[in-house]
Amino acid sequence: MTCQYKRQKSKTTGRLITVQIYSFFVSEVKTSMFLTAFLTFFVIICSILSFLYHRNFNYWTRFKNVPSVPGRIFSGNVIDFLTFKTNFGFHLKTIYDDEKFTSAPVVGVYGLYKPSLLIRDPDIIKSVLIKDFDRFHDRFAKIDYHHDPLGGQMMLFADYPLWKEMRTKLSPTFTSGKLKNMYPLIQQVGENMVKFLDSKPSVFQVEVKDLCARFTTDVIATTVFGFQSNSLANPAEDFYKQLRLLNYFTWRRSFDFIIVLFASQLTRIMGAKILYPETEHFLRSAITQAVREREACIGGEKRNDIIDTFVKLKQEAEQRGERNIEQLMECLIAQAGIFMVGGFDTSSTTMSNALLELAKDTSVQKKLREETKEAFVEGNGEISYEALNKLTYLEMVINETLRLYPVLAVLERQHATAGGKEPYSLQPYCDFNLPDGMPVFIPVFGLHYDTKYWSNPKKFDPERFSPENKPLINPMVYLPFGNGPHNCIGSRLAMMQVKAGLFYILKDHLVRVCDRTELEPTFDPKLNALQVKGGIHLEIVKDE
Ligand code: HEM
Repeated sequence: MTCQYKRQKSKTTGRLITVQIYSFFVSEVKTSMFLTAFLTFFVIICSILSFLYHRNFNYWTRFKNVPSVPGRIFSGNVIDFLTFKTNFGFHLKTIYDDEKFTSAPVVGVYGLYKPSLLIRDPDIIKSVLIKDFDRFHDRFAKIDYHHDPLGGQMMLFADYPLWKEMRTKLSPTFTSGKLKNMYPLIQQVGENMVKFLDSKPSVFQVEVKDLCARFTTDVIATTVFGFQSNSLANPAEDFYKQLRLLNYFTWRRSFDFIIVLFASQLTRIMGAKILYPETEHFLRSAITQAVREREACIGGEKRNDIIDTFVKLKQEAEQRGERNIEQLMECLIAQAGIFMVGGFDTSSTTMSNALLELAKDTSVQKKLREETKEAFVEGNGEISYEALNKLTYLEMVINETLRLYPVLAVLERQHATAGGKEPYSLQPYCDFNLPDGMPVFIPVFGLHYDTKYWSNPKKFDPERFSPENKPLINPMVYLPFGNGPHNCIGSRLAMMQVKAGLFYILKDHLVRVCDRTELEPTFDPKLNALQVKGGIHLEIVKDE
């Protein structure tokens, strides 16, 4: 019995050992398979990274004639921008200012993953923006049209030839004749500003960026959307809320903008969009309704705004028998969108930056207010379009504000080797041929502060733009509205609304710094446009 038990026990133990050896063997095999798979994966990833690094992030080391900033894998040179430590314009200024590059015409940099060229030399800037436009007719930033039809068709992002078609159709809207007709609409908003200021105590503190944003909101409503809003009196207005939303950056929207700016090929896969769905809905319904109402007006009411132009373009297309009117309307709505994005924040930022500098420099403010008062007296309490344009000192103040605070601090284009042409050579400035698709950056912020072109560049000095001094400025080192065929289509409208806004504020009031004023402002790193962080707080004082 004991023997049988012992035999059985030893049999069971034997089986157990066999099972254990087997499991050990299987688990060893599994582990080694896992290890092999892991190692293979690791080697593949390393090879891809090494390939990418050598192809993209090591690109500039192959061109000894082009001084460059070393690139980091995956972030290129833009890690501080990606982590919201700095604004992109400020970041490129730091590279522009670097002592290593002071005599370099161009500097090799890296976008997110793409080798790109930063241009320092004004002659090369002129070639890119104007002389060789046929090689640089697109921007690098773009958005997939199929995924985002509104964003993709906006003039700022659309590629040739759609851009050209829209630019040609809409340029006549911004001639000085058309702006003169539009001016009474802006005057009305100016009168609202006067009423608003008159309703306040004789001394009050205000965040002037918000005040100016309300003014430009009402200007955009009346000139672009064809209706009157009064967000000065009522900041809860829906239109004002819509425009404020444009400047509201969630993580997702910031991410989308990074993709649009640096990796436009990925906009579709990543689902990047320019506008929030809510804004798109608003744009489509507001413009469609405004066009419909204007068309329905007997005799065709004319307001001399941009809706008039849209109606004219639509009717012309219908007369030509064009079938795709809906497509045209979608394209026009996209342009209304870029006028809204481009016209609102840029102008209000410029206005408020000017007020900050005027509050800091009382002698400049005094001189400007004398000019405005004189014009007002001469116009018997009115300021005509012609009189506004004759205010030379006001224009000098705005020009100098735009030098110190260029709202769009970087211009960019993409090189295209159109139709099998020769590679684009940078000779005689530099021995380098631009490959197809290379992005080029023009560091406007850096150029505006370069001591080579501006004496004491940090000083606010409107005299730089006096009628005697202005012709001496090289237009390629002063680029607040860009230059060449892609320049800002709304620059004249922008100047008109900034001039009118400042005029109506300063007519009976002066601005003063107060305990909340940041005298040396810093810029918000989360925004693409150059904007003072934390707002601009000033005191407004009644002084007729
Ligand atoms: C102070 C106000 C403004 C500033 C500083 C400003 C600045 C600029 C700059 C720097 C560009 C790029 C130019 C280039 O790449 O060469 C631009 C483009 C553009 N801006 Fe403005 N802008 C202002 C106001 C406006 C207004 C009021 C509108 C329209 C109502 C507008 C509409 C546009 C459009 C549509 C483009 C794209 C033009 C194209 O690619 O053909 N901007 N702006």
